Amino acid sequence: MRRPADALVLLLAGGVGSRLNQLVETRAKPAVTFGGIYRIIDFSLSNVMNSGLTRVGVLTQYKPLSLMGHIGTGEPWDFSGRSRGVKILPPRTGMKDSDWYQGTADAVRRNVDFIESNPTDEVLVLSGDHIYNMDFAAMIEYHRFKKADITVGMMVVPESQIHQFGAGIVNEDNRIVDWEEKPQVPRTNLASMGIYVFDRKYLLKTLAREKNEIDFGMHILPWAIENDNVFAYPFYGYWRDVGTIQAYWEANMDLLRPESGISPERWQIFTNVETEGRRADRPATRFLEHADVRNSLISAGCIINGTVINSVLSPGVIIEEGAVVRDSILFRDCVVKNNAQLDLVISDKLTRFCAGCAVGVGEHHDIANRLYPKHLYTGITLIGEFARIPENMRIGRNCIVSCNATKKMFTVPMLQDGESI
Ligand SMILES: Nc1ncnc2c1ncn2[C@@H]1O[C@H](COP(=O)(O)OP(=O)(O)O[C@H]2O[C@H](CO)[C@@H](O)[C@H](O)[C@H]2O)[C@@H](O)[C@H]1O
Repeated sequence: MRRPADALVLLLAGGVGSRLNQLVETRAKPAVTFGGIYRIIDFSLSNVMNSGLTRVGVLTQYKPLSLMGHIGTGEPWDFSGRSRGVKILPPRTGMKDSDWYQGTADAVRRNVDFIESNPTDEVLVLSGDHIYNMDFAAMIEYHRFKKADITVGMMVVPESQIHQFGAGIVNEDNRIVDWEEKPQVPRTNLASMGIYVFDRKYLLKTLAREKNEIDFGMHILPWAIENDNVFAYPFYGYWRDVGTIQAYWEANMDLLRPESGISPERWQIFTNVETEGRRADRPATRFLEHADVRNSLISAGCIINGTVINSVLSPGVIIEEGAVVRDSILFRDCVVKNNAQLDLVISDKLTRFCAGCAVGVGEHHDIANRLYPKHLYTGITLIGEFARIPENMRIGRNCIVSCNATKKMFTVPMLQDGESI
């Protein structure tokens, strides 16, 4: 019997992910911190490792530096070795700067030589920006059992969310008989997870066919469903595409709710601990006399002397006396000074909340401008890396705070889609 470990994995990690705003200003979405100590891509990489698959190509494009530093040789996921490995595949552009990958299938097409040099029976295509725990070995077995050309990981989502996904209608045998990418009018609540097992020969043949079929969901799948054997692989566990600020915040908060189904403790998620600018390990976290911490995740190297409620803190965060942090996510080395108050805040690394400031409170924005005219209303205030919130400053809900080139702080309200200031 063929082992699932024969399958080659292509991990798509190059999308711009612009809906994460400030969090992807300097890094690709899969490299964004998650759950205090992880990066988003750790979940896909750990699933690959836990499924016994050993050969992975990570397709990069947008701002790959931080991602490349994080993945390194792949050692944390056990990918270094004679017959195993993770390869970062940099973008293969043409002669012109504008010749970037056009979409997911186009990105894979431009790396056909990588597929050809890894002669496996199947190719597993994954996204680097999902939080989930899945056994790909079982999915590959299912794919073989069905003698499928393509098998798509699919799960039931609320009907109100189906417009964000590829939607499939299946028959009693789980064969996909109809498909619509991001339908405006829902006809099914069965959504594609963007996880595909391809018969390798079928994939190569398909990619050779039409150069303007650039996206799996938009072009490759509809054609294949009409002409070939495409099956749905039903998934029933926790899975989240964390492509928006709201989804990202919710998935982090799910870590604080055992009933949510997300469980890094049970899932065995591996990471490359702290790849940015540190040589020594962080010390244990210190809780001082006035610390009051409830239902929160506190990483190593923090010093807490204030109140932290329902929040996720990355390594090295300092919370001083009288400060209150609630429903928030703070990346590494943020400092929250005395009596500062943070409510529903996501803060990138190395920010400083000076004494007495209040962020994410009230209804009003302190300063508004038109730099980001189209963002979803979330109620969450997003703080870009290195920002410094001055003493006693109040910043309302649903703002973006960023630094410009001269490190001056400015804030911009995020708005309902379509709204403008
Ligand atoms: N040029 C490129 N090079 C490398 N990586 C790239 C890339 N373009 C995109 N990616 C990566 O590929 C993944 C999928 O990206 P897309 O944004 O194109 O798909 P989307 O999430 O909208 O829908 C898809 O995923 C959802 C599930 O999230 C499905 O429901 C839907 O059918 C499917 O089209 C992301 O991880 C992204 O970073």
